[in-house]
Amino acid sequence: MYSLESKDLHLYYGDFHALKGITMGMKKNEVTAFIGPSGCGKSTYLRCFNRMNDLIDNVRIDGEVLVDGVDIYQKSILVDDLRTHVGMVFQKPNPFPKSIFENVAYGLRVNGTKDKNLIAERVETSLKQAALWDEVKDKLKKSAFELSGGQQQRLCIARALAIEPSVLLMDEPASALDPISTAKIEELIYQLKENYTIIIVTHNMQQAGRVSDNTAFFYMGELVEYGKTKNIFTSPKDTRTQNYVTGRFG
Ligand SMILES: Nc1ncnc2c1ncn2[C@@H]1O[C@H](COP(=O)(O)OP(=O)(O)OP(=O)(O)O)[C@@H](O)[C@H]1O
Repeated sequence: MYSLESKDLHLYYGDFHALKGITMGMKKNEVTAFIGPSGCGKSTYLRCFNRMNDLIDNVRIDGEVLVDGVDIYQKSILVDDLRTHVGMVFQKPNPFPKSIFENVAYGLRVNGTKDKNLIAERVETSLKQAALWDEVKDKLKKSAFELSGGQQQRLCIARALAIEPSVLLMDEPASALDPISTAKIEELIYQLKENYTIIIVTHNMQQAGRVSDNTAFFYMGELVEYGKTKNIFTSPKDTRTQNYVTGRFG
């Protein structure tokens, strides 16, 4: 069974047909990169998996989106529960105006965890997983805004990990970061895949090549080609994919 799957998924923003019949599945413990020119629908598709598009007016969806085999758009689904299962990291780091500790503890508190030791333990583990612990362990009470951009992004990853999701959606998580922070995030993705299903939207072909097992190329709302990253980059079947991965457009 796939961890994430969509079947003939169409999404409309008002009259605009943004996703055109996307059918694909992603397995646990694999990293999938979404690539394609700006506006092709990568973020829109990503957001379908934790129903972030629900927050946008005039959105209509046809088709099915399944997480661990469950149709997440059926009425009985509680969106808050879904989002504890499917975490998300955004392009720009978006820490809360709280301390470093409280940023990571936030989701646990919202979920009703009261045990202080458990919270402290989970905060430490998540910060370690996000490769940030050594840099912040002596200043957990300081504001998250005192961290650098790269540190803030790793803090947001720690915040997403603290509630122990099984899926991590990453929308260009390193696009605002310097090469050293980017390398840390990529290393992290590599380690996290042991336990997670990960999707990463990226404009950086080298990055897709480095971190992903599979790559999906989107163009104008369609899934053009999907397969092993090595094959997509070295022997794409569709000329549009070939033109894109060789830098001829996009
Ligand atoms: N809230 C919205 N309302 C209306 N149209 C939208 C909305 N969000 C996105 N779109 C449109 O849907 C299409 C797909 O957008 P999306 O952000 O998914 O593309 P993308 O491939 O992630 O682009 P980028 O690489 O630039 O982030 C675009 O044409 C965009 O203008």
